[in-house]
Amino acid sequence: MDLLLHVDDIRASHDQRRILRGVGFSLHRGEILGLIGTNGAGKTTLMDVLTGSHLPNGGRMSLAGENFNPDSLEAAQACGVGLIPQNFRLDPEQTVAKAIFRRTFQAAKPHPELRAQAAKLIAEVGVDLDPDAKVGVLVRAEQALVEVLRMVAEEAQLVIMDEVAASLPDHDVAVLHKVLRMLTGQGRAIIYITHRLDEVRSIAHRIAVLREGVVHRILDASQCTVEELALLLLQKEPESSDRPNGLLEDQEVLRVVNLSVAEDIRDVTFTVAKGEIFGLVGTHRSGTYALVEALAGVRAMTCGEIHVNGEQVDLQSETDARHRKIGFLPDSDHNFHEDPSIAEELQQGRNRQAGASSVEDEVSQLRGVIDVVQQMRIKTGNIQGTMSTLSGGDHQKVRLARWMAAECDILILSHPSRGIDIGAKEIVYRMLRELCETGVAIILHSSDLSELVGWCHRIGVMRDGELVSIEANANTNEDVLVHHMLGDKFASGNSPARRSKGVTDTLLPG
Ligand SMILES: Nc1ncnc2c1ncn2[C@@H]1O[C@H](COP(=O)(O)OP(=O)(O)OP(=O)(O)O)[C@@H](O)[C@H]1O
Repeated sequence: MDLLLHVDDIRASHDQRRILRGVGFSLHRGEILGLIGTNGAGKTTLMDVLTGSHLPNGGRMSLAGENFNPDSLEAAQACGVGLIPQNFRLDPEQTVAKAIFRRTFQAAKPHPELRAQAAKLIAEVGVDLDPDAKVGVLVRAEQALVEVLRMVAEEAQLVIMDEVAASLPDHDVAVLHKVLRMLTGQGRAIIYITHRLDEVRSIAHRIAVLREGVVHRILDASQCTVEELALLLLQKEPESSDRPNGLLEDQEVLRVVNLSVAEDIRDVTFTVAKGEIFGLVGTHRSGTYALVEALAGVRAMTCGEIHVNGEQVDLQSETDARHRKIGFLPDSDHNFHEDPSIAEELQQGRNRQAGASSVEDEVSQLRGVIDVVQQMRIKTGNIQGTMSTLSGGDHQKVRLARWMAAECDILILSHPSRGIDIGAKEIVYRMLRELCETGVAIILHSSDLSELVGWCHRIGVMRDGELVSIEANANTNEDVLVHHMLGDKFASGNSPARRSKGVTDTLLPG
């Protein structure tokens, strides 16, 4: 194969902490290299070096046989290296056409011309996107496709994808993979970062394991197992935990009766018991997120009733929900401009409940912060450092830990394990179980079916705005959930989810 990128002995630091200690690997045209590593291992830092956003302390890189030392994203882009970051930086007001061609030399062209070019590109790649749609109304999977099309528009030879599939349901991942295979068929190369070990096996040709600042191993994806990858990452066998079955108590904490929210959900009725983990799943626009937002006071309900601990409540705002001891971890934070310290963020949940009134309180709260940082293996040299100094996964752990400490009766978590590594997932699950044992009711909104089946006592499935089934853990599995999510489409055998199983199981790249 034709060598595209060669990386040798790359070293890089953040705040004098050595993160990369001599990374080396190479990549060929038409190849997908999976990159895995625990949270804070340095994957994003390495990609920042490759895209000119972080200058290395040493080492050499060559691209297509030439020395490659980008010092900005633009410089990397000019050499044909493009990045799709963990959090897409999309302007919600832009149209799909504009978003695809942004920052390319074509961006200044009149809109009708851009629109026509975008429509052509969308048809060539074979995805379902409206060039006139505003990016803000697209679901995450569609936004991911916009970003991939941007790479084609930029004529990137090397595409770096940093956890783009995190929290995407399996059928969307299959569509994304199909597009990526098309790109590599055109001779482009891809570096693909993910924490999903089954996914990396199905999409990559080779898998590089980043550990302790170096590429510890590079494996042939078709020759390794998920267990082998997990062992390389964790340096121990993953813990096996029992699926939850019976509840310790059957005392009802939440009762939702005939709840409707605008056009998004209709007549939803269910209860959640003390100490229960209640899962919620559905395809895009099935109404799951509207439901959790209504329960968290973020969205107004249009009719129906919500009862908390036997009392009917009127949740007009998040403050009302907090007052009723309902906590909510949303999909993403909206306060982009704030960058609190790690300690402040972790203390926030506690302060709202208890208030730190004395020096002793403050000391014990700081001790609590250190305990959480150690327990969740958050990699930081300084708990007074800002949240932006954390890796993506460690950032998510802090957001989650803050709510776990917030002394809620009902905790609503949307995609809590997004971006966190498999070792941290085990820890999170253990912590959720401990919370349940203290009587907290948890609503877990997720698109990860194996996580739902592994963690939840019962799982509510939504389709087209309705709650179509509530499955007890003992009676369900991933196929049953997909069946309820898709309804008739599943029965026809034409469902993307069914196809995705075929795609991911059989189309290992050769
Ligand atoms: N801006 C920054 N300032 C200081 N330290 C940073 C900064 N960005 C990252 N770090 C540190 O560098 C280390 C590596 O972070 P990086 O984001 O590269 O990890 P990662 O492997 O991508 O992790 P994840 O899987 O969680 O996304 C982390 O310990 C992080 O705290």
